[in-house]
Amino acid sequence: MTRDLPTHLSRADRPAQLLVAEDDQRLLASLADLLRGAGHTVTAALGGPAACEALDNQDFDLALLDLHMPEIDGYEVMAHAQDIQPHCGVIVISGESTFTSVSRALRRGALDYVKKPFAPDELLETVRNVLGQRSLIRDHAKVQHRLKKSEALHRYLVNSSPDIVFVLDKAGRICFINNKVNSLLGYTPTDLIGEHFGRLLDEQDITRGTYALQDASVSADNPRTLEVRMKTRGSRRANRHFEVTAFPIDPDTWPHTNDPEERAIGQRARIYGTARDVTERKEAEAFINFQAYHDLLTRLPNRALFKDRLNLAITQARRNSQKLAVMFLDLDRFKVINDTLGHAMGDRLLQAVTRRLEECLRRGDTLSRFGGDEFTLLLPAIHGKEDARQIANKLIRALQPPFQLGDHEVFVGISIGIAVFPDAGDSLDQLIQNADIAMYHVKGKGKGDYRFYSDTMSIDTANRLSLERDLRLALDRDELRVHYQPQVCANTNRIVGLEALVRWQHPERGLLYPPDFLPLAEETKLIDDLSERVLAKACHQVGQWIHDGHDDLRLAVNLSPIQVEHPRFVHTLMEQLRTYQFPPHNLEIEITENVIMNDLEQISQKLRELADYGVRIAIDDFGTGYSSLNYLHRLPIHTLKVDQSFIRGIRNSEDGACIVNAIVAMAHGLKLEIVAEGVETDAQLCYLRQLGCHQVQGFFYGPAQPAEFIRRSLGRDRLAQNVTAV
Ligand SMILES: Nc1nc2c(ncn2[C@@H]2O[C@@H]3COP(=O)(O)O[C@H]4[C@@H](O)[C@H](n5cnc6c(=O)[nH]c(N)nc65)O[C@@H]4COP(=O)(O)O[C@H]3[C@H]2O)c(=O)[nH]1
Repeated sequence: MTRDLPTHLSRADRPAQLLVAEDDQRLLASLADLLRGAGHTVTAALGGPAACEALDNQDFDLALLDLHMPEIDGYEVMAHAQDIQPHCGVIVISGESTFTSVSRALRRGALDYVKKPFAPDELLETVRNVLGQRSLIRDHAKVQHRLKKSEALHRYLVNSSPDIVFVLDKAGRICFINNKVNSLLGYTPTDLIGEHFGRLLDEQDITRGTYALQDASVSADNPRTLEVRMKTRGSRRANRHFEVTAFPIDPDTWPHTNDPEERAIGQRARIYGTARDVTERKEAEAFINFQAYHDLLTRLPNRALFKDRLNLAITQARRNSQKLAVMFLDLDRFKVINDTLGHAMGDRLLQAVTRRLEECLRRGDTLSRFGGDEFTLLLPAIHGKEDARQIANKLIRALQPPFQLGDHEVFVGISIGIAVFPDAGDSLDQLIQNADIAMYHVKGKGKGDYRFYSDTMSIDTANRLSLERDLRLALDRDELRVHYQPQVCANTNRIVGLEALVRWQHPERGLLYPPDFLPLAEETKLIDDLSERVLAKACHQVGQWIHDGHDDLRLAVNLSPIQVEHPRFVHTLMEQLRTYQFPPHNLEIEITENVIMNDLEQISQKLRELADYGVRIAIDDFGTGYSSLNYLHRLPIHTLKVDQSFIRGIRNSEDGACIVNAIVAMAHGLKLEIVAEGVETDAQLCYLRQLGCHQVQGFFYGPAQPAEFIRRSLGRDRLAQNVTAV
C-alpha cells in the first residue's frame, strides 16, 4: 500500500531517514556507522526480508540496497520500496559493475549506483547528492501541489461567484467568461468566447454599453460602472438587468502560465469585469416607482403623476401660446352601486369604466384616478373649447351602455367639469379646482352632463370654506327658511299649489338663494340634511293649511339627485310624511329629466312605489335635459313643468313659442297636467291661456314668499293679480 505524500513533504530540516540493507553483517554495521557519523538516522536491515519489513513500518528518505542478497535481492526490495514508498529514493551498492546490472538498476528506479568496495567519502558524496536531488523534487512537488490547490480554489471562486466574471480583448470580444453566464442568461461560456460583448446586450443598451466598455475609455483611474440589460438565450425569459463594473488589465501583469491557451488570453486581455444581476432590485424599484405614481386598481396615473404631467403641459402651453383642458370627472351613482353590490363589484366597475374612458382618448392625454370615483383628464394642446366639448360628449356616450357586473346590469353616468387654460386658470391648482367647481355645477343640475368653468361659478376658496362652516351651523341654528311660490290656476286666479323653495337667512350675508349655497351643499353632502329640514318645515306648514280647509292644496318640493338615488329614498320620504301626517296625494315631487335618464330602471321603480302611495310626480325644467320622451308613458308622471326659458321665448321668438305649443299639445295628448314656470307678463299669460295651459307660476303672480305672507294670500278666496306685495 502506498504511503501518502503529505507526510513525506513535511520532512524539512530533520536528519534524513536512511535504510541500509546488506547481507554481510560486518559491512552492514560499518555502513550504518559511516552514515550515522554523517548525521543521518539509519535503520540497518540484515538482508532483503528485514529491509522489506522496515519499509513496511517506517518512512525513509533514501534506501541503500545491496543488489545481491539471498532470499529477497536488492531489485525486489527496490520494487517493494517503489510500491509502498514511491518518494523514497534508492542507491544500489554492489560488487557488480557491469553495464547491464547498472543500467538494470537505474531503469528500475535507482537514483545512483556505488560499487564495492567504495571509498567512504565517495559513498557519502553520492548520498548527499541523492538527498539534495530528492529535496529539490520534493520542493517542486510541494509547489506544484500548492499551485494546483490554489488554481482549483480560484477556479471555484470565479465559477461559483454570484456575478458573471468576464475578460474582454481590445476589440471588446470575450476572452473569458465564467459559468455563471449559463445559469443567469442561458449561454455556455463556449458559446460566447470570441463573440463581441455587445451580443449580450439588449438592443436598447448596445450603443451605451459598447461605448462604456471600449478599451480606451476604461482606465485604472476610470473603472467603469454601468447598468445595462442583457439578453437571455432564446426569448423564453425576459431580459435581465446587470450592474457591470470593468477594470483595465495590463497584459504584462497577466500571470505566467505554461498553458498556451491561457497565455494567448493573457496577451489579448484588456478589460476585466463583473456583471451583477440586479434584476430583482430593478423590478422592486420599478414596482415601488409604479406604486408611487399609479393607482393599483385601475393602473392609471395617480394624483401626483397627474399633477406632474399637468405642470409640464402648462409650461409647454404657455411657451407655445396654446390651450389645454383639465377635466374633472365624477361617476354618478357609483356610491349607490358600491354600497349595494359591495366593494369587489365597485372595484370591477371602476376598472371597466377606466377601460371605456381610455378608449376615447389620444396617446398624449392623461387620464388619472384622483381618488374614489373621481378621475381627472388632461388634454394638452387643444385648439379650443370645441375639442374639449367633443371629448366630453364622447366620454359621456361611452358610459351610457350598461355595465355587466356578474349577474347585475348597472348603469353609471359621469359628470364632467372642464377648465380650459388659460381662461379658467393659469396654475395647476386653479385649473383642477375650477374643473372641480364646474363638475359640481353639473351634479347640482342633475348629472350626466358637462360644463365649462366660468367665473360666476367661483366662490373663492376661503369663502367656500367659511360658507361650508356656516352651512353646517345653519342647520344647527335653524337658519333655513322655506318660501312658497304659488302655482295659480290662470282661469280662476286661485292658488292650486305652492312650490317650496329654500332660503338661508345668513346672519351676516342676509337672505341667500339656492344657487348661492345648493352646489356647496351637494358637494359637502349636506344636501340630505338640508332637504330633510325643508321637507319637514313645508310638510308641517302646508299640512296645517290643508287641515284648515285647503284640502286640495298641493305642495311641490324639489329633490336633489343625491336624495333620489339613495336606496332608502322612498322609505325616508314616506316616513317623513307619516311623521307630519301629511296626505301623500297633496305632495308633488319635482325631479328633472336628467335624474330619470341617469338610471331609468332604479328611478322608475321608486317613482312607481311613490305613485302607489298617492304621491304626485312632476318633471321640472321639462325640455331642457335629455329628451327621451319614451319614458313619459312608462313612468307614473302627473305633471310637466315647462321651463322658464321656453316661456321667455313666447315673448322673444316664435321658436320659443313653438316649443311651448308642442309641449302643451303633448301633455294634453298624454293626459298630463302642465305648469308653466317663470310667467312674468300678461302677454305670456294670455298666450298660455289660449293654448289651454291653465296652471302657471312666476313673478306675474309673485315670487316665493314666507309662510306668513302666503297664509294671508290663502285667506283670500281669490288671489288678486300680482301678489307681489310689501
Ligand atoms: N326669472 C324668474 N325666475 C322665477 C320666476 N318665478 C320663479 N322663479 C325662480 O325660478 C326657480 C324655480 O325653481 P326651480 O326651477 O325648481 O329651481 C330651483 C330648484 O331647482 C332649486 N331649489 C330651490 N329650493 C330647493 C330645495 O328645497 N331643495 C332642492 N333640492 N332644490 C331646491 O334651486 C333652484 C332655484 O331656486 P330659486 O332661486 O328659488 O328660483 C326659483 C324661483 O324663484 C319668474 O317669473 N322669473
